[in-house]
Amino acid sequence: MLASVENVTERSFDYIIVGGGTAGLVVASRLSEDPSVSVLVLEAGRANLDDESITMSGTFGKNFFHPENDWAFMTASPPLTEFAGLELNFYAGSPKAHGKGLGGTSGMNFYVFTQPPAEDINAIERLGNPGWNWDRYIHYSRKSETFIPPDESVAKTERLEYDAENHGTDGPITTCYAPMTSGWEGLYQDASQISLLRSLGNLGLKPVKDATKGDGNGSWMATCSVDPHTNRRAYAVSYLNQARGRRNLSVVVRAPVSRILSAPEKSADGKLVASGVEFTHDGKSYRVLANREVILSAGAIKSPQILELSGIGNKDLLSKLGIPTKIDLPSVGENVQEHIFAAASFELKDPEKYNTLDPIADPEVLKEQLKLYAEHKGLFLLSFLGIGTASLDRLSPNGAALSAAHIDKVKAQGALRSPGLQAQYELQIEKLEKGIASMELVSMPTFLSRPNPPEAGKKYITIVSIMNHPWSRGTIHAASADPQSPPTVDPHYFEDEFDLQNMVELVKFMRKLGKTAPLGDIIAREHNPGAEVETDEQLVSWVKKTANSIAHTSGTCSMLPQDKGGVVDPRLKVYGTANVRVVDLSILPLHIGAPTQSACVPLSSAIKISEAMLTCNCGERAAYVYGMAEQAADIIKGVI
Ligand SMILES: Cc1cc2nc3c(=O)[nH]c(=O)nc-3n(C[C@H](O)[C@H](O)[C@H](O)COP(=O)(O)OP(=O)(O)OC[C@H]3O[C@@H](n4cnc5c(N)ncnc54)[C@H](O)[C@@H]3O)c2cc1C
Repeated sequence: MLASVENVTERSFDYIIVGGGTAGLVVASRLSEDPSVSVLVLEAGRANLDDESITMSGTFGKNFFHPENDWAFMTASPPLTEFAGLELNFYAGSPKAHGKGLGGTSGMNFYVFTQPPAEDINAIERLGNPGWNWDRYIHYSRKSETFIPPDESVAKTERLEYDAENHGTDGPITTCYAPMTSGWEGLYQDASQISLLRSLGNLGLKPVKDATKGDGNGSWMATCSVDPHTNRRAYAVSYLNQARGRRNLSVVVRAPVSRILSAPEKSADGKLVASGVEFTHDGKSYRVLANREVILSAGAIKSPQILELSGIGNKDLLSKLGIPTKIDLPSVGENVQEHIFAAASFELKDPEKYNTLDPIADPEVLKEQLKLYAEHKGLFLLSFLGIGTASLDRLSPNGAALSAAHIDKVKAQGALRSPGLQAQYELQIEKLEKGIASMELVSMPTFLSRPNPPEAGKKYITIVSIMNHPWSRGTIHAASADPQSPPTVDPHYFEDEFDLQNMVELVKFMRKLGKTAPLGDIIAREHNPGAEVETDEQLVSWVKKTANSIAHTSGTCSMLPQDKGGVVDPRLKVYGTANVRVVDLSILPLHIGAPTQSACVPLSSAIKISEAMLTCNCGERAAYVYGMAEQAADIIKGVI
């Protein structure tokens, strides 16, 4: 399966997949099920198949900034856009983690595996994409999953409530409830036990039974993509493992693709025909040829860049870069949407009673925990499970008024907007009016916030709050004609003031949660934002200093009608091409809200945890990407 450059160069394959990441490996595995077709995957990074820093559970963030495993894209510095009244400089030059190597970002994510609200998925279809609805999505998402239920006794004690029929039973990605829990998150049968979920319930976010059927609005314990028998990460490489031994699948690593090559003749209906791709290896340039299709799965940051380097994009931008335009498609690299988070940490009163990852900062504890991990025990089995989601008006006394004012403003400015953004905003307004959960809180048994650093010997809980339905839109474009240069990422965080207002109200809710019984009873003090942040003005300033992206970049190759800002059609074909598709998170045209999970435990020190995490972040959309890519594979095969 792993092939050398010499074995593939100048050869032709039916399908060439650019990027062996989350979506790319799903598509490669499904297409190669048919022995009569040949499939080639070209991955920029390494194979990484036995890399413990990827496969071991609980090593969140270990690969942040790793030169081989993380692209660590930087946002534009200084930001390209300035917005009146908003200081955006604080986001300039901040890194965005993205996995490199086989498995892509599924090999560095925090492995929460849950589902978004059904309305968010149905919105994709309503934007002009027939067949991209909840029913189909959940069918494909379940196809990717094998859920391993907890032991009955554990499920009873922890009150882990799930519906087995909401989960897959024989997909490549194994999911489970984390084998070790913090002791303060779940509902627990023993009602006297401290419970985050009960505090969330006391604030109106009532526990929901198994949020994976598209109705997550309240609080619950999330599952994660880990194999509980081995305590190893279950990630896109599990798809590759299923395809091992297939002679029709070749995978070449360390082979970054520079551009798509086009045939001299157009198709009968006048479309550009991709004839293959150009890639490099050890500094030399090579070509491979495509009999049928080129499929871009290089992720939301690199896929638009590769299109632009191939002459597909905004002609003005391409001409400035000296790239001849083959298809003038101005939407490439536009409509960028990001989830933004801010985190509050609370010091625990009785540290010995609870499990957190903080002690791993001590090298002696680390050694001991590594030994325990070898016996399938200890802190590395912890995960981040407690989740709460709600609409702004349920979280904040100001929420209804802020939402109403925002809706009025958006409606009043409608005529000034592009038809594509207008269609997205109409759906976003509907979500606000219907109270669809757009805000999310994730609990983490460790320290992970800014600016006050953790104190040695103490234990913390962190609540991460995330804004899932942003109104701001950014851009990602090639910065030069050189494929080695990283693209320019200008995310426009908080360009729309409502995003900032949302975040500030969320932070107020987090602080309230830290004081609400029963959780509030075990908290000694709020460490961040901290007592010095009191007024609304100080809160805004703290949010601006500490909030960041959770690395769920989407939208750069949006699946939308072409006149509404589309780059790909509902069959995922790039407009104007006969045989180029995009299959990765870049096609998501309107962001989805799903429980997001985060924490980061480099094996070295807990201080690094917070530094790496707060600059690189966390996030989740892998569950969505698996389902989307499964559906894409059936589209490409002609099954649907
Ligand atoms: C830190 C972090 C934590 C996260 N936590 C979670 C979580 O807990 N749960 C969850 O569900 N999701 C999480 N996510 C999000 C989720 O993992 C991603 O959204 C998803 O994996 C993206 O899949 P993709 O296929 O779009 O891209 P990727 O998986 O990033 O795949 C792109 C691949 O293309 C390769 N590539 C790029 N350029 C080229 C080129 N020129 N030539 C060849 N190959 C190229 C890359 O190296 C990579 O392998 C997290 C993300 C991050 C960054």
